[in-house]
Amino acid sequence: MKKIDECFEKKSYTEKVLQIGEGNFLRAFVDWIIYEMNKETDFNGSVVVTQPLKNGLIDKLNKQNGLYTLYLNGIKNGAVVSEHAIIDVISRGINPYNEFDQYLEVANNPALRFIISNTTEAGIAFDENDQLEDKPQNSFPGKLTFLLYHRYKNFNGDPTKGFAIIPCELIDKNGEKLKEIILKYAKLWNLEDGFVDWINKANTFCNSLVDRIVPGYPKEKIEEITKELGYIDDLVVEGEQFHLWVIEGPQWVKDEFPADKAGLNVLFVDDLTPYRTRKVRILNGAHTSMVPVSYLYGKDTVREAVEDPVVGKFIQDAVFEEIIPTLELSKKELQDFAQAVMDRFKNPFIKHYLMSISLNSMSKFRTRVLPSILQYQNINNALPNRLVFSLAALIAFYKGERDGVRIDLKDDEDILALYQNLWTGYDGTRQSLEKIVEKVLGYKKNWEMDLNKIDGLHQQTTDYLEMILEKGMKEAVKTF
Ligand SMILES: NC(=O)c1ccc[n+]([C@@H]2O[C@H](COP(=O)([O-])OP(=O)(O)OC[C@H]3O[C@@H](n4cnc5c(N)ncnc54)[C@H](O)[C@@H]3O)[C@@H](O)[C@H]2O)c1
Ligand SMILES: O=P(O)(O)OC[C@@H](O)[C@@H](O)[C@H](O)[C@H](O)CO
Repeated sequence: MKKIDECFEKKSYTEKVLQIGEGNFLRAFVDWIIYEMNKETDFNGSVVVTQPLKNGLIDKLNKQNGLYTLYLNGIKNGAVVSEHAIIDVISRGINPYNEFDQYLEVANNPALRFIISNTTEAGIAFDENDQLEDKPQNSFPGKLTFLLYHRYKNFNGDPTKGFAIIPCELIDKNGEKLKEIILKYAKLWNLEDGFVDWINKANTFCNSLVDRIVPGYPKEKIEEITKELGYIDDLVVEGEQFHLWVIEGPQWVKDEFPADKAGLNVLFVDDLTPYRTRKVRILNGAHTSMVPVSYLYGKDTVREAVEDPVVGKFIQDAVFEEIIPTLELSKKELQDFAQAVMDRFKNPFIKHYLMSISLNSMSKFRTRVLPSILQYQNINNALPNRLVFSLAALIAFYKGERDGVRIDLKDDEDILALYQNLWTGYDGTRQSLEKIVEKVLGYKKNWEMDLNKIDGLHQQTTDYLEMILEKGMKEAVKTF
C-alpha cells in the first residue's frame, strides 16, 4: 500500500507560522484552523514546525512530507458526523537538536508573523542552566529567546519584524508567563536593552485558551482506518468536532489571522478569564476528578465512565452540585456549558482513555480541582464530598495497582518517588493511614500549600481512603 505522501501533493503557501510542538493537539487544532483559513480566506499561510524535546515526531512528519489525516468525529450542526481531511499546511519540520542552524534560519524570514506553541503545562518553564551559547537551550522559552534575539539582530531591531506569540498551554495567563520568562533569559544572558525594548514593543504576547478533545492516534482502529483511507499514514490524529479558541489579542492580530472569516469558533476578547475558569474547572476538573474514581471502578474510557449509572451519576453530581456552585458566572450559562461537556464526554466515536488523561494527575488536581474544593468550603463552610472522595481515590490510584494489575503511572519523578515509599510503613491501622494522607496532603511542592491545614480535609480524605481500601472502589462509590 502507498504512503500518504505518495498519494497527495501539498499546495505551496508562504511560511507565516512557526509552531513549537508537533503533538496531537496542535495538529488536530491549530494546523486544522490554518487549513480551514487557507480554504476559506486569503490567508495562504503554511507552518514550519519545531520539536521542543530531543525525542519527538519531526522525523516521522518529514517522512510524510508534513502531511497527515485528521478525523473529526462528533456532533456538527446538530447531526452526528465523522469526517476526515488531509492537512497540508505543514511546510517542514525542524529538529533543533540536530538542525540548529536551520532552526535559527527560520527567524530570518520576514514573512513569518506568528509563533504558536503547545508544550504541555510543563513546557513554559525557566531553566537557569540554559545558556546563550547552548545549541539548543534545554527549555522551550530558552530556545525561543535565542531565536527572537537572532531575529532582533538580523533585522537591526526593526519594530515591524516582531511576532504575535500565541501559546496554547493550559496555564493561566500563558502569554504573559512566556513573556516574563523570555525577559528573565534576556537578563540572565545580559542581552542589550534594545532587545528588551524590541520584545516589549514589537512583539505581542497573547494569552489564549483552547478547547477541543483530542484523544490522538487511534491505535485500536488504525487497521480499519488504513483500509478506509487506502494509504498508510503513521500520524493519523483523531479529535472531536467541537472547537473553541479564545485569544486576548489586539485588532491587528485578528485582522492578520482571519479565523472568524473562515467561520471558525475563534474569539478575540479583552479578557478570557471567565472562559478559562469555566472550561478548566468544569471540563478539565471533571476529567481529572473522574480519572482515579472511574479507573479503579473498572472503567477505561471517559465515555464508559459517564455512561455508567453509578460512577456516571457520581461525576454528574460532582460537576453540578460541587463545581458549578463555586463559579461566579450565570447559573444558566454554566449549566448549559456543563451539559454540553457531558454530551461531549459521551461522544460515541471517541475513545478517550482515562489513563491518557491521568498524566501528571497531581498537578492537574491542584490547578483543576483544588480551587473548587477551596471555594466550596468558603461558601458552605463544609467540604464537597465527591471532590474530596476523588482526592482520596487519587491517593489510592497512585498506589499503582488495579485488581492485581500494575497501573502505568506517569508523573514527575519527585511525585513518583513520594508515592514509591508512601505505603512502606502501612500496617492496616487507621493511624498509619492517617500518616500516609498527611504526607500526601503536606506535599507542598505540588499543592503550593499544606492541605492538612484545610479544616476537616485530612480527616475526610482518610475516611474515604479507608472506605476505598476496605470496600473496594465499586462499593465505595455507591455510598454517594
Ligand atoms: N489532547 C487534548 O485533548 C488537549 C486539548 C486541549 C489542550 N491540550 C493541551 O495540549 C497539551 C499537549 O497535548 P497533546 O495531546 O498534544 O500531547 P502530545 O503528547 O501529543 O504532545 C505533547 C507536546 O508537548 C511537548 N512537551 C512535553 N513536555 C515538554 C516539556 N517539558 N518541555 C517542552 N515541550 C514538552 C512534546 O514535545 C510534544 O510536542 C496538553 O498538556 C494539554 O495542556 C490537549
Ligand atoms: O491534555 P491534558 O493532559 O492537559 O488534560 C487532559 C484533558 O482534560 C484535556 O486534554 C481535555 O480533553 C481538553 O482540555 C479539552 O479541551
